[in-house]
Amino acid sequence: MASSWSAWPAPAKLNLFLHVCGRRRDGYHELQTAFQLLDYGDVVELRPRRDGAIERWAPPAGLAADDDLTVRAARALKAEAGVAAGADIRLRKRLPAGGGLGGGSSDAATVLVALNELWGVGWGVEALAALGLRLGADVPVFVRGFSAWAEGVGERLEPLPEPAGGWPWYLVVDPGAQVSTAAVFADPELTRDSPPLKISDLREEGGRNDCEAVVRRRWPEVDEALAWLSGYGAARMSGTGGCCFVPFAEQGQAQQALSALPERWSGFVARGVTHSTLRGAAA
Ligand SMILES: C[C@@](CO)(OP(=O)(O)O)[C@H](O)COP(=O)(O)OP(=O)(O)OC[C@H]1O[C@@H](n2ccc(N)nc2=O)[C@H](O)[C@@H]1O
Ligand SMILES: Nc1ncnc2c1ncn2[C@@H]1O[C@H](COP(=O)(O)OP(=O)(O)O)[C@@H](O)[C@H]1O
Repeated sequence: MASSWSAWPAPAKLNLFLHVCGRRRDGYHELQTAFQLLDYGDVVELRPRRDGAIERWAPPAGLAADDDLTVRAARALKAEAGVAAGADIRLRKRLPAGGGLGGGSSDAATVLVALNELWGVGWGVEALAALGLRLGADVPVFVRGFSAWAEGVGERLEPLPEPAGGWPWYLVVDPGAQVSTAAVFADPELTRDSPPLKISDLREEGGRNDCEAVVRRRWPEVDEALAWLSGYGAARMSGTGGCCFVPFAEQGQAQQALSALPERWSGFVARGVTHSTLRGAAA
């Protein structure tokens, strides 16, 4: 068995819009959204182990192993596929945790796809996506690895066609707000009855993020970031926040806006992609 490290990309996503269409009996909300994958994200380094242990190297501060989605993904695949081997996991974190960019979910998906190969499990993408859904609603889109329209809790996916002029460049801003997804979905003022639309309608309508009003009210720094970004175009929040973004046709325009970003926030420029950078890395 190979015992050297290999590096695997874990790209970010943006929710180009997010409609909350209802609530299921289990309390989860039915959504309609468009997941735009980006060419920017975390990197997960993995090294198979013979002794069966799942070990982290230099883990993110404050994230216990039992809560870490990379560890949970590795343990889940090991248990479900009956694998004897283990793995060392080293995460190079670039995406803000809990920022609405799906970093933790993408890390988990990358671990599933990579260990499926490194351990020689041989599962297909369907089985990996189903296992991923048990770890989080956003894991399947990263396992499948294409920008997508999504319904349900985000597990029913259909490819998002590339626009005629190519994918935009995005300026993504992290205003530093620690927004709890559970708190947003529990807020009594959340719009949770958006009429379900056909994907063809959504293409024309553009869509909005139903979580934005709640988050802007409770996290003023998100409100400020959206107001600042609106000076450049149609700014939106991603997921349940707090990261926000605005699209640009040209990379240079996005970089210029980034250079004007108020110092109290951080940000990056990335391009939308049709297929996840993980696809090229996996065999
Ligand atoms: C809404 C999205 C859009 O991408 O937001 P972000 O997390 O990316 O911001 C995701 O689907 C989030 O999915 P996921 O990452 O699995 O959510 P979790 O943090 O596990 O959810 C925390 C809690 O939020 C509520 N929740 C979450 C998702 C959903 N569709 N309906 C809900 O009601 C549930 O109470 C759940 O226990
Ligand atoms: N490897 C990980 N990286 C980031 N967050 C993680 C990881 N493992 C577990 N988490 C937990 O998952 C939560 C959601 O993380 P993330 O997917 O980055 O954000 P979001 O769901 O807002 O897009 C974090 O608040 C964190 O507590």
